[in-house]
Amino acid sequence: MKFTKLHGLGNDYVYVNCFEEDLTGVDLPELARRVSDRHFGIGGDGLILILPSERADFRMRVFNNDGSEAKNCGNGLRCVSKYVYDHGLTEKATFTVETLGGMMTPVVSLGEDGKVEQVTIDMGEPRFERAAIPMAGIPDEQAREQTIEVDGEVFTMTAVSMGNPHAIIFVDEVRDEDVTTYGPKIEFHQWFPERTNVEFIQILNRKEIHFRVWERGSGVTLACGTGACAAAVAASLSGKTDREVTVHLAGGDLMINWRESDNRVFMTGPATEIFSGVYQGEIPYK
Ligand SMILES: N[C@@H](CCC[C@H](N)C(=O)O)C(=O)O
Repeated sequence: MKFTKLHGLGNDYVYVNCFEEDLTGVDLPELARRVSDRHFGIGGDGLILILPSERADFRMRVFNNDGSEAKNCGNGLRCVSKYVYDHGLTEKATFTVETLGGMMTPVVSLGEDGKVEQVTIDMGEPRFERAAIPMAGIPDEQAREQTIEVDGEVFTMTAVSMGNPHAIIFVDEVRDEDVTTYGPKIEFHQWFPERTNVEFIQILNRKEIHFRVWERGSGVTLACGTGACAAAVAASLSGKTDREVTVHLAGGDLMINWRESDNRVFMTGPATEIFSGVYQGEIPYK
């Protein structure tokens, strides 16, 4: 199986071009676990498939490194955009990508070498109702700056869906040990029937947010695009930041703009191709 490894600010996935590779009948969750393994596989935060779509220019499927399928992935979308443009699958600078979390619209910007350097993506509208997260409680109600208790520690949290679920935790100081201690506990908290991504954010000023993430199904990663969008939205809703902010992630910065005119969230950041190869491990079939 041919693959390409790309990363968005260090959030690295194994990408398979399914216009060329036929994965019919493959046990995709198991394949994701195998290729993501950093010792026995290729290594990555998960597996992303680039597929034809009947409704859009492309379709993206995302599997976390535990094999669970996610509905959206911001860094993955930027990398898919780079791949399809640089590898000649499209000549358009703006196109559509179908995800389980909705239709996304990337716009690519080229560097001096004619290859994609930055990608801006219309990530759609954020959702806040508990039913959309999904989260326990009254379906139409929002969980905005509400307290959540984990092992006796009380956090302030806003829940946002960017196609996938995010629990945004407001803290005075982001500490890596809190991410690894409380991240998995909140991921599996009884309020979240489909688990959740967990972001710890510290508001630096009206235009900057310090951010660390515990991703559902992958654990600590260096960046999360949908998480950065959700964090920017939650921070702006709290009144402490503007709608356009820079989010400082472990792997670098993302620019997020929650546009007032139509409620849509735009994410801008880089995408990087690292290498291509042939996976020679066993392909698991269902
Ligand atoms: N890294 C991603 C999100 C990947 C999926 C997530 N772990 C989930 O299960 O929802 C991003 O950049 O958005």
